[in-house]
Amino acid sequence: MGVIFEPTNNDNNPRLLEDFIEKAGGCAVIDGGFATQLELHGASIKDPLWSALCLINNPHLISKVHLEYLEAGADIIVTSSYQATLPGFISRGLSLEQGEKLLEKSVKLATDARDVFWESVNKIDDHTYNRALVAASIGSYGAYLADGSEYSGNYGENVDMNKLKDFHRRRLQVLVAAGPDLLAFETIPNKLETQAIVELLEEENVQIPSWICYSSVDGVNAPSGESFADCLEVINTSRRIAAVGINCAPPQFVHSLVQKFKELTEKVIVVYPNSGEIWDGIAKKWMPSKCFNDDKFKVLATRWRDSGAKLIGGCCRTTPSTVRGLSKVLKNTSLARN
Ligand SMILES: C[S+](C)CC[C@H](N)C(=O)O
Ligand SMILES: N[C@@H](CCS)C(=O)O
Ligand SMILES: [Zn+2]
Repeated sequence: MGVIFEPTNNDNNPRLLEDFIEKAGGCAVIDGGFATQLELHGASIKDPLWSALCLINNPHLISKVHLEYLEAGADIIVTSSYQATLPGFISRGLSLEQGEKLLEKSVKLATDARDVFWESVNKIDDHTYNRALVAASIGSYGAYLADGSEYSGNYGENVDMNKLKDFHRRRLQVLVAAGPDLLAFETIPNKLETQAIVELLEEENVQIPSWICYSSVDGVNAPSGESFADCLEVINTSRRIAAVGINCAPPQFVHSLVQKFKELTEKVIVVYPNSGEIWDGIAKKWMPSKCFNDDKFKVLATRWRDSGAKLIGGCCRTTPSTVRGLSKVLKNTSLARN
């Protein structure tokens, strides 16, 4: 009997992201703060697992938040796996198998929400939605440490390339096998972790496109103080990385960083900053700072698009209302979709 070939999202299409952006009219919208929205619905995530705690305690809320962002116009939704790690789950008394099931579940909750939403909007004539892509979130090693080090990049002397590869390997394998469309490496703070991810994608022969996003605390460099020129030099060697950019940094940094990244790479530029508040990793709370409301965010976002960013969304402390605004200003809804 012959093998039946069924195309899946995991088939090697190196241009999947570029084609998607083109179909979306030149700029696609990513969702907003995932954990923020969970908290707005009453989830308590002051915990080393942060939003991943909801994979154990509150999966229905995860589905609800995905649907809210889809309804707001997100073209890409990011899974709840940012701080979902196997060592993190094991330290809570779960088995390896249970941890792996939770990682799979993070992808399934998102793909199911996407499919349910898509089926329901397709019953409406003249809707302006795109069938969304699902990006599996892979938070940095610093996110797992839960001590704010995704904003410092300071992992200490004992953390070398092999340790970072070991940390990322099994989660990456499980998430890829669960069938997302993309991988989203988030809040990467330094060059060492960039190199580890690039090598791992190669070693694991990952066929779906990835994006890598950096945080930034000075608006100029990666949090470690290393230059983005150094980090992007590593990224540019990888055909498996389709997009590179910034997430969870203050909005006022983004315009000049998009301009800088445009000079450093030909890859798609992706930006989804936070609201401008600053995370206190020890107290585990957001500290007031120069905070951008949805209207200011919309105005800035058109500048980011005009300077070359093609994937734009929000990160922590932004909400579906932010994404609704982005969707309105960034997408040409007069274009026929799909
Ligand atoms: C993007 S930060 C706000 C995520 C939470 C952090 N890794 C912590 O656990 O403290
Ligand atoms: N995707 C994650 C990023 C945190 S920086 C979230 O939105 O919670
Ligand atoms: Zn964030």
